[in-house]
Amino acid sequence: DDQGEVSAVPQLFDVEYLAPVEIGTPPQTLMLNFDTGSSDLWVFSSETPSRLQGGQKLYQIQDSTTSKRLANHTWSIQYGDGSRSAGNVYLDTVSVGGVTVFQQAVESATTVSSSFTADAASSGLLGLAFDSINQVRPNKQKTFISNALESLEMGLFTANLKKAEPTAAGNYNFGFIDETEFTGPLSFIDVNTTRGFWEFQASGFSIQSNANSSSNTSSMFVPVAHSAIADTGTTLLLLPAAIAQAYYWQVPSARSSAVVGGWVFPCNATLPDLTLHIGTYKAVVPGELIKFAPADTDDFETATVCYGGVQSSSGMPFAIYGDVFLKAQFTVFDVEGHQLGFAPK
Ligand SMILES: Cc1ccc(-c2noc([C@H]3C[C@@H](O)CN3)n2)cc1F
Repeated sequence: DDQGEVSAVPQLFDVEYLAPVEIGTPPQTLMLNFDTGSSDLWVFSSETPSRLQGGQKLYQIQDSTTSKRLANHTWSIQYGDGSRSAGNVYLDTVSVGGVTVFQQAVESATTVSSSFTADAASSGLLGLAFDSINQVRPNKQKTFISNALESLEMGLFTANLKKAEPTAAGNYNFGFIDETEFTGPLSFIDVNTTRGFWEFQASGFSIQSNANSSSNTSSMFVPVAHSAIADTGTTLLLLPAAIAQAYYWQVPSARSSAVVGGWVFPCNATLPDLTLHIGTYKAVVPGELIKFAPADTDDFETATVCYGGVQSSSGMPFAIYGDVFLKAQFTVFDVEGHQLGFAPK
């Protein structure tokens, strides 16, 4: 029975987390963006036109003695931010942290949109949502975790993402729960897989002003029931507009800027903690994680306007609990049990 662990390396301002994946024989190690919000494993490859490459390490298909073309199959995908990619399909050996899948569908990009070309560190994505939303046609293919299940001790994986300073790498574990990675008890909730995502129900929020720890004033619970997905591939925490607004109304001089495209505030502001209520679990997101990035320069020292890690999900079918949320919790993705588990860390 297999189990494995890989480090999750945060990129600048934690915009994404990359992990090493071994593909082919002999193994070619590529850094891929592990994404619990999609279900395709795709890579920059020897088939990616050089004008669309931006320095990424490529999957050299011909150099792998075990690569096999999946004839008459193609793929095409569009992500939540409008970025897109498409191409051909191969089967090859894929290993993550010592967990190996033979004949994993590896989707080779023959076209990618500009934001992928510009992302030099990422050689592609490894989808960890459910098989139903895989984009290979005419026959959709299984994800790495779906194929790996039969060899794992437990049919689950865990995410322990960390804030980058000081260059702390988080980690993904496959097939086991490492009790040393969290402090409080795990709290499990049901997942609705109908849309293929790690979708769950949240009941509302409360805001903790941490102006000084002695005050410790926590506001009352505000019921704002909403659907949400746990998405490691989305950088921010996108919440119903009413919650985002109520939160930033607690931050002096915070405003929603059409120019910048979201909630901004003075970088010297003290941000309150935000608690999201999920079943009986109270998920605290510390204010310092919500002070996300400088908005008017590219470093915190000189910036005066800062961009919030909490933004509105208006226009989306559900809230998106991305990296800003996941950095503050230890999360169990129970593939077989269709559950999510959360614990403080
Ligand atoms: C350049 C680039 C763009 C988007 C994404 C991306 N990956 O996962 C997601 C989210 C949103 C939803 O689509 C599924 N999860 N977005 C990654 C990139 F490297």
